[in-house]
Amino acid sequence: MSLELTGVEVRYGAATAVAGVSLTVPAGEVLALLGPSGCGKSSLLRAVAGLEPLAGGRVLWDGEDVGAQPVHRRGFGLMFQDGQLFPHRDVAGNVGYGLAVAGVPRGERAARVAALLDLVGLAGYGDRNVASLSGGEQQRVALARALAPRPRVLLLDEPLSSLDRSLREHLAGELRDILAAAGTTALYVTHDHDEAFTVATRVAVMDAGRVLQVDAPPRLWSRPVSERVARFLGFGPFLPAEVTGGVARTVLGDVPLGDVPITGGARTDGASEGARVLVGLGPRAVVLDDGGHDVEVTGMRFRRGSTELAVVLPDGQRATALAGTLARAPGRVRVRLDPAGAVVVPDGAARRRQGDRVPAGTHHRGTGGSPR
Ligand SMILES: Nc1ncnc2c1ncn2[C@@H]1O[C@H](COP(=O)(O)OP(=O)(O)OP(=O)(O)O)[C@@H](O)[C@H]1O
Repeated sequence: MSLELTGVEVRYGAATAVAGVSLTVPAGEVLALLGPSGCGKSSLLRAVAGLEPLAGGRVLWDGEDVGAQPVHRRGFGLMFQDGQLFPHRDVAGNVGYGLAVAGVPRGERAARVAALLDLVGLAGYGDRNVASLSGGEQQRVALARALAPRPRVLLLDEPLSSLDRSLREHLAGELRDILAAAGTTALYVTHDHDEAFTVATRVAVMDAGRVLQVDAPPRLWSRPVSERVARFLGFGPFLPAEVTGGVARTVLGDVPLGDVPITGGARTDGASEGARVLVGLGPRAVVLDDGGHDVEVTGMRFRRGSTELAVVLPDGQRATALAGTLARAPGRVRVRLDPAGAVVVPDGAARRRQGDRVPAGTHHRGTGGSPR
């Protein structure tokens, strides 16, 4: 069983919000739709729910086309940023609402509500007034309510974004555990990488109505398929590099090229011998090293227990170097590249100059569910 989207399009008048998305979410998987504001992720989710009409493509569950079915017939659960709880019902009344509507007998309903409250960490909260709950507790009630009718697929749209950062981080881990314990198949919209990486089995990166890459979090982080995906994940600046002898050679040091998938005879990162590629610097890619390159320091800040120095690289680009703890900023430091913190991506501009063709499938590597 799986949720399958093929060529899904959503339009608002003449504007295209979703431009042909194909994805497969196997039963029990949580797929995050991650992308910047306005990239179309909510529109895609709403189209799957049946809240927006499909301008093209199909939505299938277990091979059955549900595109013509109204929202309530699809058997999909919904959870939004603001849980939209019923203020005049208590916690149990909220969680059991869908079950009552479906005619589930009172005793069975009470048992299911109790089990769900236990699952979301709110055992004993059944007769509490929802207005007396904290924001995080309210979202847990909303989650329990969405899970109560055992939806075939749970669709979550930024369910944690109204909460403050530490609560969001905490609840993201809980949400992952709860969804796994319930065996829920889910589509999870967020613009926050950390949240997507915490909650999801796989992450689909969207931009301008399209999916750019679908992969499991560690793979996405270590092998973004393009500069655009890498930039969105927070890599940068990008150093031009030439591939020689199995390494990408930059002004700051070498990055060994690991194994990557081969498509049409070419490496998907474009790093064939002699090719020009880009090395994207992650937040931990530039480190102090007495044997490294001498660079100018232009600023300093403390962050999460360590010092970050703003430095000017030999090619003039600005980057951040990790420096343990320092009392005050030195004028110059020596730095090197830590390859573990960097990624290699194709240099699109160099390829266009050379008239190369990007090998088919390069942008859509991933296990199953890769879009076209
Ligand atoms: N009801 C609507 N009518 C017209 N345009 C819309 C409507 N809803 C969304 N759009 C437009 O469609 C595009 C995609 O919007 P969507 O809300 O799907 O993006 P998003 O990635 O979820 O963004 P955000 O994270 O800001 O919610 C945007 O350009 C948006 O302005």
